[in-house]
Amino acid sequence: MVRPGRPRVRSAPVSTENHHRDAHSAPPALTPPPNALPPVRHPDAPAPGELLGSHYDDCFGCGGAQAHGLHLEARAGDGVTITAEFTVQAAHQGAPGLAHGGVLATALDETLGSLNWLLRVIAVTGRLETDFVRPVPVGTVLFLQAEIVAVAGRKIYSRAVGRIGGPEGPVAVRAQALFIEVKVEHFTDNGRPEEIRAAMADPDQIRRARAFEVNP
Ligand SMILES: CCCCC/C=C\C/C=C\C/C=C\C/C=C\CCCC(=O)SCCNC(=O)CCNC(=O)[C@H](O)C(C)(C)COP(=O)(O)OP(=O)(O)OC[C@H]1O[C@@H](n2cnc3c(N)ncnc32)[C@H](O)[C@@H]1OP(=O)(O)O
Repeated sequence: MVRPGRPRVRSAPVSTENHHRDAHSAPPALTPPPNALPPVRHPDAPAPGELLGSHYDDCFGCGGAQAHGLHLEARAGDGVTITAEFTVQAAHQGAPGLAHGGVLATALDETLGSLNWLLRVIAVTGRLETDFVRPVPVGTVLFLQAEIVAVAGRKIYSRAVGRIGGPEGPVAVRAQALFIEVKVEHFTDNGRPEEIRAAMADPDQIRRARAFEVNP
């Protein structure tokens, strides 16, 4: 019963089930749970040093067909790590002469997403938390390093850092992320039919999608 004139206080425990949809609860969504396991590099993953290539030509992060995209190039590292580079273009500005924060978050997202190739798992970003540490001028080569920290069921915990100029450069951005494993139907059921049809008609795209399904 609620008495008039008294403030209502929410006393029920906050549900953890829908924690990612409840802005008031603050579970450590980006911290692996106790049952999480170290990531396991798939035996058919690209060798350390190998360029991954774009997963989709029209991808804003890595595709060659996007005139103003990032054209990010990712390379497999040792273990379950990736390095990547992209050059900040004039089309990527937020403030005069500086990269837009959302573009930098995209670069982190793309690099982190590429990590899942090393597990041969298709996954999408559930959560991405970004720290912007330094402004990044147009013309900068942003050098990114990412690793998977742990896996718990469908949940993949990873982190990344972006440095100015190269692997020893000053840190400009950092991210922590949670990717969720999905089936190929995530794309085929939800994508706009015309792009899905085109992707299904492209032998390269099918080969990439099959690689995941044949080698789960
Ligand atoms: C011919 C077609 C070809 C198809 C393509 C083939 C190959 C493609 C290859 C690679 C492509 C992929 C990546 C490429 C590289 C980079 C690209 C960047 C990646 C992106 O840019 S990708 C776009 C942005 N991304 C989205 O567009 C996701 C929208 N979203 C959803 O589609 C759903 O939301 C989904 C699927 C995420 C989950 O939905 P769901 O129903 O499957 O699962 P559910 O909700 O039960 O979550 C399961 C467990 O994850 C926890 N969980 C979920 N979300 C959480 C959150 N936000 N925070 C904390 N925890 C979270 C739950 O709490 C639960 O945890 P627990 O199991 O412990 O209860």
